[in-house]
Amino acid sequence: MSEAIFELKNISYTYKDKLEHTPALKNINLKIDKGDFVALVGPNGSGKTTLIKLILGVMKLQKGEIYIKGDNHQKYASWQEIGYVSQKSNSFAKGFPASVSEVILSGLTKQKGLFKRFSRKDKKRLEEVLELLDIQDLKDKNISSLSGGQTQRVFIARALINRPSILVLDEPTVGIDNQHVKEFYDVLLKLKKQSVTILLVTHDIGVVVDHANEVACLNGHLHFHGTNHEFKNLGEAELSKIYGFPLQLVSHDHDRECCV
Ligand SMILES: Nc1ncnc2c1ncn2[C@@H]1O[C@H](COP(=O)(O)OP(=O)(O)OP(=O)(O)O)[C@@H](O)[C@H]1O
Repeated sequence: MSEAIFELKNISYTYKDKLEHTPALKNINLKIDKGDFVALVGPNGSGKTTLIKLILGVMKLQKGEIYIKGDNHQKYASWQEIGYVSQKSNSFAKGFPASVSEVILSGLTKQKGLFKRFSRKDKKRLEEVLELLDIQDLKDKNISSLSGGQTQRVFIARALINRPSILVLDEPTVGIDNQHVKEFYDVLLKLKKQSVTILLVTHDIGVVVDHANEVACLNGHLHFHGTNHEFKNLGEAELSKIYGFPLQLVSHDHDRECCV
């Protein structure tokens, strides 16, 4: 039987700022099993980042329940097994006085504690992730001197250094050039083969169809959750309804499709 990694039950969330109450999520039920590669898609403002932040406990739940590997997420204690790349990694890096290697190694502090020295094994793992993300030449540079795409690859390396069994990625390839995007998805597919569970927020429908095995479409509500093949068969009318504006599916290279 499949093991549930994330189980979301009746999640609703409303931002209560001074001016208005914006319901961002309404009654979301979603189950993600071990080894799944789930793409979370939806238009701007559809609640994707809000959902990720609730799952990771960055924001407090208002309504509903979240379970991680069967534990209520308030009691879940193994956060070090979850690698996370946020949408905002790039802006965090600006003006941060640390080298690329130091930033990547800081991904181990959840596991080792703040003041532990890094072992030879840790440094070997550092070399492995530098190579995986093709950033060996950047290792001694100051993080704030890098381009947006390079910085993003450093933060992906940081998320991977722990060998996480769960990866949560919020638009991780924004600003990364096509060649490195392709290499990044090759890395994800390798991890998927090792049964790493992946939850990826993306606007790239081509990636969804090519790489993810499941797709969840959000627009306040969860409008669709199914396999990538079922997603492909949704058709333009259904997709336009989910996105709230007209969409057309266009085929590329015979086996690839994307939305425009
Ligand atoms: N801190 C906040 N205060 C008030 N409203 C917020 C806040 N953060 C997000 N929202 C609102 O909640 C809704 C969902 O936002 P969220 O960032 O989760 O969407 P998203 O799907 O991740 O969008 P995008 O694709 O643009 O990143 C939007 O209407 C947004 O304006």
